[in-house]
Amino acid sequence: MPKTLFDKIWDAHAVNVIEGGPTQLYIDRHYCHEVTSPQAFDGLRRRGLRVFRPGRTVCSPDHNIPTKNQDKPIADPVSRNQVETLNRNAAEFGLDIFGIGHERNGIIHVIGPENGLTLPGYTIVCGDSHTSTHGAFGAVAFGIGTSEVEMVLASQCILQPKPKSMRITVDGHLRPGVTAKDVALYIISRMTTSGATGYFVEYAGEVVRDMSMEERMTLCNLSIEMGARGGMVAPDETTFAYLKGRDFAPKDDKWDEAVAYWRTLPTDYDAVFDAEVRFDAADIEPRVTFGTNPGMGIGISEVVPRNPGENDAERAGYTRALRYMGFEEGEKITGTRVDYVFVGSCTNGRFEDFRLFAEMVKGRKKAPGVIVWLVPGSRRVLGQIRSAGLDRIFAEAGFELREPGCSACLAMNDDKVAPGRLCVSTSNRNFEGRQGPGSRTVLAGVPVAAAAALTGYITDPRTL
Ligand SMILES: CC(C)[C@H](C(=O)O)[C@@H](O)C(=O)O
Ligand code: SF4
Repeated sequence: MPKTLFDKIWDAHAVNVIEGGPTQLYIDRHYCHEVTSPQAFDGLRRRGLRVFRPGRTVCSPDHNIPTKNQDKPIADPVSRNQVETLNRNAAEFGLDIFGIGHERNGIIHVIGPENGLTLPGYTIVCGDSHTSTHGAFGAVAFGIGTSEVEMVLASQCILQPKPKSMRITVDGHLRPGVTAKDVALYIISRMTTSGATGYFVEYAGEVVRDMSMEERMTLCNLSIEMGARGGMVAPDETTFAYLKGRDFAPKDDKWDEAVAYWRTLPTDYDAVFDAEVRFDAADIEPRVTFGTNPGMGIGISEVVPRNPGENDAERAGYTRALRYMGFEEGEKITGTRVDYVFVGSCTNGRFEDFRLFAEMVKGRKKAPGVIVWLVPGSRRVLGQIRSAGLDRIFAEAGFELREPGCSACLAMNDDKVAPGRLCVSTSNRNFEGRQGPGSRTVLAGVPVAAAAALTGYITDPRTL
């Protein structure tokens, strides 16, 4: 029977299938950060259990770490406690940890791929919704809750109901100035934030095939924001070229064997999906969000839509979102004053994102009055930025380059947007208060962020 990429991986990892119930799924790689793991380790201690396969878990603190002075003790007591607890748990249970300041430290979804820990055909979980990022490699990767983190640590398996399958195909070629982030934001606004609920999505089509691994990661990262369990892209030559020689990727004969297996993974041509959706690249322009969920987005040349609510509750929700953001129906979004720009996160915090930002700001100056945080997704990305000399371009233009972490993506550290202020952010969530109490977030790709940083307004980057 013809199979999808998802089914091939899922079936190869099914240890037990409970009739009419969940599957017991073997997990190849478990990533662990400081926010969702403490109770899981407490649970193991309470039950007197060890970690079943310690070599399969990798830990990295990312959410709570400061992005300045990482060589000094963390000043905030709550954050310090979270990070130290992860250190202690990793030591007690014999797990690899890339602690703060470690050359491999960074946002867990950035460091997994760059170290070759994320591989095609893998099942990958983490107590974090954006685990979907790793699907870019042709892996079944999804976020889990803390009780499941405990399950994985104890047994290297979890119980999961099998999701339905959806293929989203994007045909054609992207127009100049349009990025993978714009594709993702476009898809979410068309699908809505619940349009893929219950599904595992495979992204396909020319646009996706043409994307670099970094772009595929950006695309898969946002899958969760339309309700999908995860998103994935079939492995191909782009995937193999990215992985070859990465520290933890297979080497020599093992590499050849692995590639031979990975080549068998793509969806069979006559496999059937539960749902098929198609989009055309020609319809996509640089995107921005205007509301308080990632689905409330428009093309940058469009106006804030009229209230589309179909009942009182929906209409009230829409009105509330616009009021929170300070936008009016029918209003143009360009020309809105910007207070902060944040470039970073597991969505757009990789070297290629900073290279693109640097290309756009080179030889120009930051707009006065805008606070701009450039936060690499990992220490390795920071190193790449420095060795490419981008740090000098940033400094000359007046931008501040920070140390790695989740940072203002959700402001669990000190990087908080002040109440009422507007931030153009390359991250993935624009919920009320996400970047600090009362903060207002406009999600966008790197070019829109660069244009805002240079002009101080929401500006179409194609007009710069
Ligand atoms: C803290 C963590 C559980 C959370 C997630 O699951 O996504 C965070 O990473 C986020 O982006 O909101
Ligand atoms: S960068 Fe943001 S979205 Fe990604 S894991 Fe950290 S907090 Fe979550």
